[in-house]
Amino acid sequence: MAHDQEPQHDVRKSASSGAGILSGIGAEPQKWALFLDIDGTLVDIADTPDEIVVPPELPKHLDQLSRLLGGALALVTGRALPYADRLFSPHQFPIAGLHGAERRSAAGTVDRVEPSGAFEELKTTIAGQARQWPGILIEDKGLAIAAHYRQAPEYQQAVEAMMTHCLDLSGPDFTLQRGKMVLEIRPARASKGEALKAFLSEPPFVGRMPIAIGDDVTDEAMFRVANEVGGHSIRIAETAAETVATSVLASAAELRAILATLGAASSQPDNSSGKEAS
Ligand SMILES: O=P(O)(O)OC[C@H]1O[C@H](O[C@H]2O[C@H](CO)[C@@H](O)[C@H](O)[C@H]2O)[C@H](O)[C@@H](O)[C@@H]1O
Repeated sequence: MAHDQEPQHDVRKSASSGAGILSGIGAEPQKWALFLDIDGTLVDIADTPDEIVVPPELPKHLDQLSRLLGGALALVTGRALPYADRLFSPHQFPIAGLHGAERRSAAGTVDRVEPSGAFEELKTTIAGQARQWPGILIEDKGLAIAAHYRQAPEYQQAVEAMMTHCLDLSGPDFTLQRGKMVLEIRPARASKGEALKAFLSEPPFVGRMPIAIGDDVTDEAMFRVANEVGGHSIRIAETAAETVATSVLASAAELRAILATLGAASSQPDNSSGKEAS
């Protein structure tokens, strides 16, 4: 079956709990690689992109977990790399940003698509158009641009028409990415699934089973890849959600609690799993 034909189902009705899968990491940390989305997965959704709150202990817990996994923990996000890095400072993790359009490997090598001058002009057009709709927030992410309508949902259709028109102007190298009350134009050749594949081909991820965790449409691409290679996919879903993910967690808060427990257990001095970590 082709990946894009993998049937979706309502995760709240037919998926198992992701808690059991994650609790298995502690017993065999050398077996797993963890791929984590940020917005709606590690941190709660906020009214605007800059209003998210990173719980103070979260960066430390991610670092502990990364060590337990021998470094096989990556962030896979729609955010730009520098923004995402700031969220978890002082720790830095392997990361794919802009839905896979830029990626920093565990070795620190960064790959990214270079923006064209034409795209810079298009972003100016989008920002100008958006000014006519109070509450529509434009997020310029370099190689991608997002139009958020969370503050003004009444303009959703108008924003969608404008972004669709601008996508036509941007040519075949770009695509429209839907998300939670947001429409983005981003490089077409990127996806979170491709990013996950690239990580899995390199140390320290190579040979490990992926566990991909996300909450949104953009995460479906990495769920498909995780499922295809025999790993696990966990959708964060408080309500019904059509997905290919095989497991579910109810909220970002539930995930954070599990990660905190795993991280704390791995940092205990008498934990043999923790001793394997780098
Ligand atoms: O792939 P992710 O890490 O989940 O990033 C997806 C997008 O997240 C951000 O937008 C979303 O979260 C905002 C803060 O909670 C919220 O206000 C907005 O409505 C959501 O769409 C981010 O701003 C985007 O750039 C990311 O692509």
